Amino acid sequence: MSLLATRDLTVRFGGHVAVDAVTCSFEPGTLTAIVGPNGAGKTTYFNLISGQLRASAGSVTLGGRDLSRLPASERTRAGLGRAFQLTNLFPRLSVLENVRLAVQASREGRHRRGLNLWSVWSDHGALRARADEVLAAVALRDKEEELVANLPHGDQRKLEVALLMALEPQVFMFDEPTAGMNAAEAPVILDLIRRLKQDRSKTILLVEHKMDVVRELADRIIVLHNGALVADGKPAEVIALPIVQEAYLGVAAKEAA
Ligand SMILES: Nc1ncnc2c1ncn2[C@@H]1O[C@H](COP(=O)(O)OP(=O)(O)OP(=O)(O)O)[C@@H](O)[C@H]1O
Repeated sequence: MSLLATRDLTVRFGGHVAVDAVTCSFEPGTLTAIVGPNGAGKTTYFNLISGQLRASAGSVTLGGRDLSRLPASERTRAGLGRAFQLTNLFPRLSVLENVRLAVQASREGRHRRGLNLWSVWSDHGALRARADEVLAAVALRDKEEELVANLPHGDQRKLEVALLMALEPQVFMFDEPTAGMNAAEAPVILDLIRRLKQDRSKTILLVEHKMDVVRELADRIIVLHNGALVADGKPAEVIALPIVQEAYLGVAAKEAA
């Protein structure tokens, strides 16, 4: 069964249709790259799936459940994971504290229960262990005591990914995860996505401008253009399309007009 699906998903801003009746489904065990020219609607499509934006029409379903009317927080609880915007986090808390809160939120979401001091106490070690694991995965353990507000940009982006991992979602949504990272930082994140791919139960969506990254990681590529889904297929076939060549490699293409 396909895990995540959008059907005729549409959003209009005034007269402008930013996402235009996109019908597409995403299977577990597959990394789908979403590509297209600037302004094509990629981030807006993500916003509609994650619930940051309410659709004008169409639906979003996860495992057959209709999420279309749910706010972003409920969709996260249902299993849709998107990298946090750090502005929504706790800049005056340390890196470790932020990750520990995310681990805790995800575990409480799964096993809701009343206040039980014994379990709070015995969970403490498990939470710490999981937080350490997540921080190690993004190479941030040596910065765990730093205040988030003081982190350089590349480390903040790593922390976004760490928090996403801590939630253990079924669907991972990455929107240009290495943007603004230096040459040493980007491979840490790409390696982590590579490892996530090995877990065949996870569905991964990646908006990415760097074609070398797309070529290496994607099992499938979909192309958005003027908000509409215009291509969907295996990476080699899709990359060869004139519209992709035009958008990413600067090759003139009549089809892009
Ligand atoms: N909240 C909004 N209000 C009005 N227009 C919007 C809003 N959000 C996005 N748009 C418009 O929708 C279109 C799609 O934008 P979007 O950011 O999704 O494109 P994108 O493919 O992610 O582009 P890029 O690759 O440059 O990030 C653009 O024309 C953008 O200006």
